[in-house]
Amino acid sequence: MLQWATSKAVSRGLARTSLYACQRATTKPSLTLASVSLVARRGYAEVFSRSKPHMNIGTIGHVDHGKTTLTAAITKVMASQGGAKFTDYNQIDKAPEEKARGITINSSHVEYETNNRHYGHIDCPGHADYIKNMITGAAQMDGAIIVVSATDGQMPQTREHLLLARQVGIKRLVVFINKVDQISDPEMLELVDMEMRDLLSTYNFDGENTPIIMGSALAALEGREDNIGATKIKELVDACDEWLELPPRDLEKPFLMPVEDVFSISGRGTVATGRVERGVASKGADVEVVGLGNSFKTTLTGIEMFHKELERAEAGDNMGALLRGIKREQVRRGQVIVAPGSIKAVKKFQAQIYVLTKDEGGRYTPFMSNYRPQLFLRTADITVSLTFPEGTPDAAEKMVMPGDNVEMVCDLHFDVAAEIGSRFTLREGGRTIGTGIITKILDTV
Ligand SMILES: Nc1nc2c(ncn2[C@@H]2O[C@H](COP(=O)(O)OP(=O)(O)OP(=O)(O)O)[C@@H](O)[C@H]2O)c(=O)[nH]1
Ligand SMILES: [Mg+2]
Repeated sequence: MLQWATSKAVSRGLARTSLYACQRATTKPSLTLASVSLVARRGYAEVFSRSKPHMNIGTIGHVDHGKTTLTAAITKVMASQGGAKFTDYNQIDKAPEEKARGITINSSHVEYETNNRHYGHIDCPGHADYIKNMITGAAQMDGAIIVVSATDGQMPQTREHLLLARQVGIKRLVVFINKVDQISDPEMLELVDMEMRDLLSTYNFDGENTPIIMGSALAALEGREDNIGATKIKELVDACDEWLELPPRDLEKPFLMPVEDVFSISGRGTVATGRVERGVASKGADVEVVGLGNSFKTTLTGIEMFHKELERAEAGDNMGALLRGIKREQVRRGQVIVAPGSIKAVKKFQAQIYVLTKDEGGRYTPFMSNYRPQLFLRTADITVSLTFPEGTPDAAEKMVMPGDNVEMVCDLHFDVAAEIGSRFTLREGGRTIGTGIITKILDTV
């Protein structure tokens, strides 16, 4: 009986193609697909190795400071050591368009390998693409290289990308001070170094210990002046290996399964189905059901997947969870089943939001404080009221335009399991109008 219910649930779940499922399909896999096609196109497969831990990083920083040149230079220098296929500037800059949750993002992925790691590296052609990419997580970065030109020093987008990096949960960065071929005064370089350390600290990064490498991406790309070119690229890559930390793998995180559907099976009890987002759970484990005004503890008395009963479910599995002594009405789509105490239900939080333009399928007109769209987070779908954070000047008259990147307070009509870094989309009248990431929890249940 349980088997029947679960297989039906799995197929129903697929047919429904929940928004969450769409998100899953367009986030991580988009990187995978891009990587796969890169492998095919560039014949890089020979050096690809699963034996090294993988990390996603990228170049960020102000327009024209040399992000794309640096990306090309890294592939060139790593290619000389057999750890990459050289990808020329033009191949990177004519980035393919990617459809991520209705938002078109231009980004290029390259890959390279050091002695210790395999890196997926993302470079975007424009400022707007960085913003969208970082907020939607279309290609999640676990760490980043911030590029700053020695000729300009820090500029507005240097700061904006640093702030966004912080908001999306990037914990460590490596700095590349570029275009040093244009600077003859060493004091000038020292100044940029000091300013960058200050700025990193301002945004809560470790300004004191963050590695700062000074060099010329162009020199490295053109194969000249090794002392500021290739040598510095090698130093930069070593700094990434040493300073940037590998994120915990999904399996190491506490168990979480968003509830997609619920069934009642006579003689056995209530079964909730969904796809395990992270962690592992074993039959007999204590779990907590969280969200939608009804959080409680129970026991996982059975686990099933594809007609089979299992002892253990893990991240990526589509599972049916049999819950002890629970009535069908107690569990609803939108709740999550988690390792006890690992996530809280929240009613109010602050978030960084990107508002889609009309070309991206978003609104044609601006909105103001107290705007009430639907918020989709995992399988939950809840009405939300958006206001500006306390202390925002002229909040009553302030308008948010399509294309804007804003920080807002989200007040939910029901509580939902969420944490800093949780991503969501905003929809109105059946279309996505914005996408966001939680930066601060204001009110838990
Ligand atoms: N002199 C000098 N020029 C450089 C260096 N690195 C990059 N450039 C030049 O700076 C310009 C901008 O470089 P890009 O790599 O396109 O910069 P970007 O940060 O990717 O620019 P956007 O993607 O438009 O934000 C190009 O003309 C590069 O040739 C360098 O080390 N020295
Ligand atoms: Mg560029």
